[in-house]
Amino acid sequence: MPHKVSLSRLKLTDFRNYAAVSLILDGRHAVLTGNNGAGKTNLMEAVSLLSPGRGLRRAAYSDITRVGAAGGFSIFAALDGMEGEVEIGTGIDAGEETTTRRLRINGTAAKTADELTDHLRLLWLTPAMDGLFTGASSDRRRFLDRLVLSLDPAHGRRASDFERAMRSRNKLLDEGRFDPSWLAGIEEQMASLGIAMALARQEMLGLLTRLIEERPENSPFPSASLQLSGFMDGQFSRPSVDLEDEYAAMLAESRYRDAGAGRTLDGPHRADLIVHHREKAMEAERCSTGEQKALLVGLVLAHARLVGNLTGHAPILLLDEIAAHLDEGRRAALFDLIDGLGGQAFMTGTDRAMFSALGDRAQVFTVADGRVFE
Ligand SMILES: Nc1ncnc2c1ncn2[C@@H]1O[C@H](COP(=O)(O)OP(=O)(O)OP(=O)(O)O)[C@@H](O)[C@H]1O
Repeated sequence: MPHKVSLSRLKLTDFRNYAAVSLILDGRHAVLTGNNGAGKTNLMEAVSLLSPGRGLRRAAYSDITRVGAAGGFSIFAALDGMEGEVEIGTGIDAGEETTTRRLRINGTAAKTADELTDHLRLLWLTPAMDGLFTGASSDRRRFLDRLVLSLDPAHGRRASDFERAMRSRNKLLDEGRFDPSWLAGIEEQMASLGIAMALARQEMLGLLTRLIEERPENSPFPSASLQLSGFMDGQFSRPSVDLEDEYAAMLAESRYRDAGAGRTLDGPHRADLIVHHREKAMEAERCSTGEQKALLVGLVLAHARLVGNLTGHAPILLLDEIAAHLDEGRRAALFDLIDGLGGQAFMTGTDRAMFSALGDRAQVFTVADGRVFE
């Protein structure tokens, strides 16, 4: 069983609808109940900002600051971590229109947000992800990249460097500057970054697939089969240098076509994650709404198990409205699965009774109008 990392304190100032709120957590799962608009998801969002990136809503930091606040927002959290207690502080200052936030870990300014992954891994599932299988491929790519990032923090840097190189290529082509050596230099960089990205995604799908295939037969959730499509399909068992050469050649050959299209038409930025419902052998997008939700829950829980197995530390899970629309039996089975992962989970719902099957495995909070009480 992986080690547990749990949040022991959470303090928010001028965060969304909270002027000031403080929670003491006892290490069990945390259930947040309350009416619509009470501030349950806002609390989850605050916790999600203890991982690199912009949190579970991908919000602009200026939108997070409480309307009417004089300063910026701040989040303080204490963790019972991998090596004792860790204190994390993050936020922005008054009136800042910024894309970066302050981050202090144990009182010291962090150089990059990636340092957070040394202390905890966070995974989430929110109702906004319900349309994942039927929506835009960019959402599935982002979902997949988050899966990769949670195990390989360098993936984010590779993706942003690739984007930057691709933008320079697009600009040169757009301006009609077909300087072959300049373009070849950029394309070489795109090839090495792009193939590394594709291989990291492929490796993650391989690991997840293996884990899903080993799952116990009595899981109440369907299992997913996962494939990448849209970029160098079926090629990834070849040596990476060959793939890089091939992608660089592909880019060199398609300069005039891409100049006409106004963008680069081949690359890892066009890949898609294709999911099938394994037992029904059906594409996820053609499954019913309930089946799609169950597939997604199964996938996120499998990923959580993988992160725990590979890092030795169970991730903290943020599961927004996870129990809604499930009957009592499936809800109880879901709670057992979550609990069996060995980590701390935050769960929200409007009705406290929905969580009764958790019994004393959870600390239950009521959220109302920007206040939280047990
Ligand atoms: N920057 C902000 N300043 C003040 N209030 C905000 C800010 N951003 C969002 N809110 C408010 O926070 C409230 C709580 O939102 P939240 O999404 O957490 O609700 P919830 O409890 O998850 O509700 P539901 O059950 O409907 O999902 C909303 O009424 C929203 O308008």
